[in-house]
Amino acid sequence: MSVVVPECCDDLKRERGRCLFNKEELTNILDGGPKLTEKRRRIEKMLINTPELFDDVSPDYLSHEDRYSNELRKATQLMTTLEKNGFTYNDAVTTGTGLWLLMDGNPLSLHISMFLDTIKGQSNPQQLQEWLPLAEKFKIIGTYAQTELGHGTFVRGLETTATYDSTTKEFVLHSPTITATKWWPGALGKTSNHAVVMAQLYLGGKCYGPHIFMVQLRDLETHRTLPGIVVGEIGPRLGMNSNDNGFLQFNHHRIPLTNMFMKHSQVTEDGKYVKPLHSKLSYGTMVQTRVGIVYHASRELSRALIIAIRYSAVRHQSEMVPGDPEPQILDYQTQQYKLLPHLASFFALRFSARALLEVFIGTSAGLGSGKMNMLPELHALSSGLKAVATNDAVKGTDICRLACGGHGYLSSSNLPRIYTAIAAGITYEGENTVLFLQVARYLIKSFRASSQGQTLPFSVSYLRVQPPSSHAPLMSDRGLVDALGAGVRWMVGEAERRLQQLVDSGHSPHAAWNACSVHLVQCADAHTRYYICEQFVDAVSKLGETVSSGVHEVLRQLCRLYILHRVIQTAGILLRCGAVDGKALTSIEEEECHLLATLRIQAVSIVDAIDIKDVFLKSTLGAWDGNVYQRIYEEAQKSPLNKSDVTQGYYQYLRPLMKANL
Ligand SMILES: CCCCCCCCCCCCCCCCCC(=O)SCCNC(=O)CCNC(=O)[C@H](O)C(C)(C)COP(=O)(O)OP(=O)(O)OC[C@H]1O[C@@H](n2cnc3c(N)ncnc32)[C@H](O)[C@@H]1OP(=O)(O)O
Ligand SMILES: Cc1cc2nc3c(=O)[nH]c(=O)nc-3n(C[C@H](O)[C@H](O)[C@H](O)COP(=O)(O)OP(=O)(O)OC[C@H]3O[C@@H](n4cnc5c(N)ncnc54)[C@H](O)[C@@H]3O)c2cc1C
Repeated sequence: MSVVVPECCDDLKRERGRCLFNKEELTNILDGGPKLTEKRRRIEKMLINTPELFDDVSPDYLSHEDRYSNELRKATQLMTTLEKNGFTYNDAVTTGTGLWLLMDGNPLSLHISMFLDTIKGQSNPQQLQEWLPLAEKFKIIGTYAQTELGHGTFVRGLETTATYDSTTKEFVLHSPTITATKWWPGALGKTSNHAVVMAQLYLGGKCYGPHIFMVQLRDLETHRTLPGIVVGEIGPRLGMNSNDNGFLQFNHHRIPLTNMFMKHSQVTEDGKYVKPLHSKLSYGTMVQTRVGIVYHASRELSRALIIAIRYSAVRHQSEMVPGDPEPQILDYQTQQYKLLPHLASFFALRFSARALLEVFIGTSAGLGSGKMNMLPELHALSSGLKAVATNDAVKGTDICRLACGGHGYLSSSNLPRIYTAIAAGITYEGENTVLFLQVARYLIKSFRASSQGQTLPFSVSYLRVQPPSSHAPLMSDRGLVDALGAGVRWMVGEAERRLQQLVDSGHSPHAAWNACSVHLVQCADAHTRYYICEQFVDAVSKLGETVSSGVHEVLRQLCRLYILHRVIQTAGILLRCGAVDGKALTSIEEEECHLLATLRIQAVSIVDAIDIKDVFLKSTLGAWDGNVYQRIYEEAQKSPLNKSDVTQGYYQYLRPLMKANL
């Protein structure tokens, strides 16, 4: 397949003609620099030149088994293509390109993410030396098997046991109940021959909590399930049905002592336990994946936005002024209001994902030298950002679908597949409400620490009991972000007051926590969004000195829109705590509408700058040339029902019904 940039339709030509900024420069910023843009494009070119990676037939038309096989075929082809051309799977993941070819549920995605990350992050040197080369070269293929039928969220409640037998120096893995069955892990059903398994460690009759074990599930030659193991696929799901999410049961299955991951905690041959430096270090793979998901969610949102914004520039509907030609639907203010705040969100998430990655890298480096102090901050930030990013990506993607009217409901728009894939992100890797409650715990703890005069870590330092008063004018970006911060401080203070009041009136702290949890989740959400606003403002102001004025202006407008939108969403809180008044809110609302009209002018160019090629968008509505109707029509011709004029169903059912004497 060659990269031919088709001539675009007149509507899009006109839109692109209005571009006042350097698109390439914006692309570079989004990629993280010109070198990364260049690298991404090299990977893309290589993938585009591998026709086997592209579907001839939509997975919707394949049987469940063929769908899985086809995706497995593409996944393995992708890995070998990358390898042959000197790239790693990680290059395809971090640029998004590889995943977009396989977003119906890539059966190797858990191997290249959580399985490998666990080996890298949880192994001692011997284990690393043994397992990493095998996994990197796909000699063993694995997944991350933690969730069970009975427990996903509550990791401490998992029921699978790993009991040490010091006579044979083995662990005995067992699923004592039906609810102990591992359930959900991606690629567990049929693809993986290994899994990293989270199980309760038992030594001398005492439980030491969840620990991670490397377990071989299938024979490496025959791929048959090993004795003592039952494994299979869990059946169709809302989306990603080309994956083989699976179940797994152990019947007193034995593995060597050396198969417990021993970087952080150890079991000696005589069955003694050596504690880790921090009790949650075994949750490290989850934290790392949450960091990756923030990027992933922003990328999926951007695909939906490109589709919906290009389509909105091509689609004409109704009369704005009686008798005038039908306008582009993007000219309707309501359409701009649906799409452009989400476009701003995409940029905000992209900058925040980058900031989070830096925190992750810094914390990981610290862990290497035994420094655990950044771990709570990383846990709170990664939990909050994972939750906000997936919530917003899911909401934004669905709004993009709705903004495309009926055609957004077509599979060929690709919006349903993007939506169902990212919708799982709200649940997997920590259900979002649960993650917000973890953030809230950190906020309350920090707020209380501050009342006792302790210094707070950077992401929560604005919560200190006596913050310096903001000198920025309210209507400046900084002034509004400070107002949002004041709102969060007020919310957290209020939550703390309510918790204390309940405890003082005789409730247990846990009952009080539950009675305040709706408000606590709101605190966590507001805190994370405040952090995102800060990252966005910081990034734009830092870029200010280095980028051209056109690009800076677009970024400034997007950042402003994000902040204004956030202030309006939080109006109730900001009024209650006196951070803004009604007059200010009225002018903020007016400014937002004005900004929508300004950003509309270059909206197509902005999404062009995200630079996702048609083969990765996979959408009849969002292609570069805007040739929407022809593409929709051509896709419909591929329906198997159109292979014959009269279907079997007619002879089998309709005709007998018509002939029956009813
Ligand atoms: C850039 C490249 C990236 C590439 C990657 C990928 C790219 C994207 C590709 C997309 C594909 C992604 C595929 C993912 C598929 C899904 C896989 C899964 O769902 S797998 C399954 C995913 N499953 C889940 O995510 C399960 C979710 N559940 C959990 O994680 C835990 O049960 C829990 C955190 C909710 C509670 O844990 P529990 O043990 O009950 O703890 P308590 O509540 O009692 O709190 C006690 C203290 O511990 C503290 N603390 C807690 N955690 C941490 C931490 N990590 N650290 C530090 N501290 C932590 C807590 O703050 C508290 O501190 P304090 O206040 O006392 O000071
Ligand atoms: C597509 C997909 C892929 C997955 N892949 C994997 C995988 O590869 N490996 C793996 O191990 N797992 C995987 N999972 C499982 C996933 O991690 C869990 O589903 C997730 O952690 C949520 O747990 P749960 O299903 O037990 O939900 P539950 O915890 O039962 O959630 C149900 C409801 O209860 C609420 N709730 C639960 N606890 C609390 C609380 N403490 N306070 C307030 N409300 C609460 C939640 O907010 C939610 O509304 C996958 C899931 C999906 C959907």
